[in-house]
Amino acid sequence: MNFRDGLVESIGNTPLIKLKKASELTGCTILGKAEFMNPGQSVKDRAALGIIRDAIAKKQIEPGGVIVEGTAGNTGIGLALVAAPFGFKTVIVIPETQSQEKKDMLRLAGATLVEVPAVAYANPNNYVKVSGRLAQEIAKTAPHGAIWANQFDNVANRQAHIDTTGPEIWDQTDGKVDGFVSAVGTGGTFAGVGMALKARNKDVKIALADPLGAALYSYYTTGELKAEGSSITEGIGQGRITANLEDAPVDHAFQITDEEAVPIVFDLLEHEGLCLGGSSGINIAGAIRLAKELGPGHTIVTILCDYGTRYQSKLFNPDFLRSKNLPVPAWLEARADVPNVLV
Ligand SMILES: Cc1ncc(COP(=O)(O)O)c(C=O)c1O
Repeated sequence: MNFRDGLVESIGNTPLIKLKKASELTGCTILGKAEFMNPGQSVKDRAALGIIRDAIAKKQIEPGGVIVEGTAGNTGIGLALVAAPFGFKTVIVIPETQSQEKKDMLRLAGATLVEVPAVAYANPNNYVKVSGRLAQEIAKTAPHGAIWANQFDNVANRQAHIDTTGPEIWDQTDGKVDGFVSAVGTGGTFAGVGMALKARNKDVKIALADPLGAALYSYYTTGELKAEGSSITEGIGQGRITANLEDAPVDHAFQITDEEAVPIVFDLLEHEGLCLGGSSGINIAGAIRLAKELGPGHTIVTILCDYGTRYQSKLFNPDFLRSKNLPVPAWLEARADVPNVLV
């Protein structure tokens, strides 16, 4: 018999999928790590499991305990799902601007949701800061312990990628990977995979793909944290150097607009049957840019972060796209008329 022993064992070991058009366009082999195939449908299941295992090992929490986190959604979904078999409860603080689909999934997974206005990190009412204070409050009375997952500055997050995602990519490419490209939310994926690959071959090129509204492209090209513009993508776009990002190897940095990334997401659904969220579009656009810099014949890996059905009300909604002055493909207009066509 061939089976995985429950949810925890089902996280990771995702396939690498060749992205046909991106590969043809560049003469490189561009591979997407299919993180949307994790049980919670995103790359964040790995971080959630890593953070929970670390807290258990440090005896910070026991069954019946509470995990508190501020998240754009995917980490919360991962935490809530992983919490179930361990017997933990989850309290999730989320910016109200995040998609309804993610909020619905969080509630379904058993999380208690606290919605807060989307304000900058410097503001004390920012979702990350609210979640830290809430964790302290809950810990005062929780009989079985309460932890703040603190995905941005808890390096158990990036350790999960050093231990799993990076080695998987190395093994799946037989060590022939030439470049890795990723956007940054917490930086766990970017830094963890980058470190794991560099440890195996220092010549592997690590590239950042940064959306507008994030400050890291500016930081890695000029040394100054400076952000301009905005992006409809969710879960990525960082304004500071988180603990997970410290000492991350960075060989190239690309700034990617929604106008560049969103058509890639649509094209993959129309022609390759891959239904992805917006951050995957930023990543693939970055992979194409790196392929053009390295030249034909190279193998470049990026992350397909989460599944597109999480964004039917936004990225795949013609009215939303028009409100953001983004082009709407005719086929999407037709498909969006049919209820539940993407489910
Ligand atoms: C959809 C999506 N893409 C990418 C990321 C970025 O991953 P990381 O936090 O490892 O930088 C996240 C993080 O929440 C996400 O939700």
